[in-house]
Amino acid sequence: MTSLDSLDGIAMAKRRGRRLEDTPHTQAYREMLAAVRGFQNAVVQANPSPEELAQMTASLQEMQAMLEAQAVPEVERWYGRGGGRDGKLQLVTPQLRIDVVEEDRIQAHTVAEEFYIGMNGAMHGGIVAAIFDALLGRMASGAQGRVCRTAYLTTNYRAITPLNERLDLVAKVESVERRKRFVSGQLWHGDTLCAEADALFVELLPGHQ
Ligand SMILES: CCCCCCCC(=O)SCCNC(=O)CCNC(=O)[C@H](O)C(C)(C)COP(=O)(O)OP(=O)(O)OC[C@H]1O[C@@H](n2cnc3c(N)ncnc32)[C@H](O)[C@@H]1OP(=O)(O)O
Repeated sequence: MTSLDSLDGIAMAKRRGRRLEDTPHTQAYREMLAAVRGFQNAVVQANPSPEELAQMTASLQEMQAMLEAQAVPEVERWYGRGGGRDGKLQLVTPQLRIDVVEEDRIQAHTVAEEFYIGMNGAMHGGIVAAIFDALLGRMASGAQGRVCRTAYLTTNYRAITPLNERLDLVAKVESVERRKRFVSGQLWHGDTLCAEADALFVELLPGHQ
């Protein structure tokens, strides 16, 4: 099965949403993902020499082949699992650390590394939106782990979001109508409101992808 094949969305989310058990093997996987994050940060900051580039490209191709030889169907993957206070095992956004979880409010923080740069020291706007999607989606799921998809997400950029600094996030449930959860979020750097978002998440029905 590839990521193009799919199961019932609720079944998939219930299986993939489980926290990844802690074993020496999964710990080694976490360490590899942390190394990939470090690598991504180094990649965007360096202009290597032609010799270094050739050497690194060969090493990367070798590592890619090792990973491809171990590929598994989406439902069995460790990538994307988690959802505990340390957030999911993923590379799409900076790691979100969840500080407070209440029924209708979540508080979290993050530090975005150099990889997430847009320009001139500011975080890429798409990453700001992706952070809101992850956080507000978690808010919509609630403690029961409802399986929801984003119907819309509107982000307003109020001030640049800095890299390499602590950013504080808050998400709230504004209202609930049948399967619809309207949620909002804010991203702060100290006393500066950098961005805010509002979104609609719709709970999936059995049979939905
Ligand atoms: C495996 C599952 C993992 C889940 C978590 C992963 C998070 C994600 O991947 S999200 C990815 C980005 N989002 C997507 O790809 C979603 C694509 N869209 C869809 O799948 C569907 O349109 C979906 C699920 C949002 C809604 O479809 P469906 O369940 O058929 O609901 P539908 O009957 O159309 O609408 C339900 C209600 O929501 C409202 N609604 C739906 N979309 C919107 C919208 N964009 N704006 C406003 N209202 C909307 C409808 O008007 C309706 O309201 P009411 O109850 O008042 O009549």
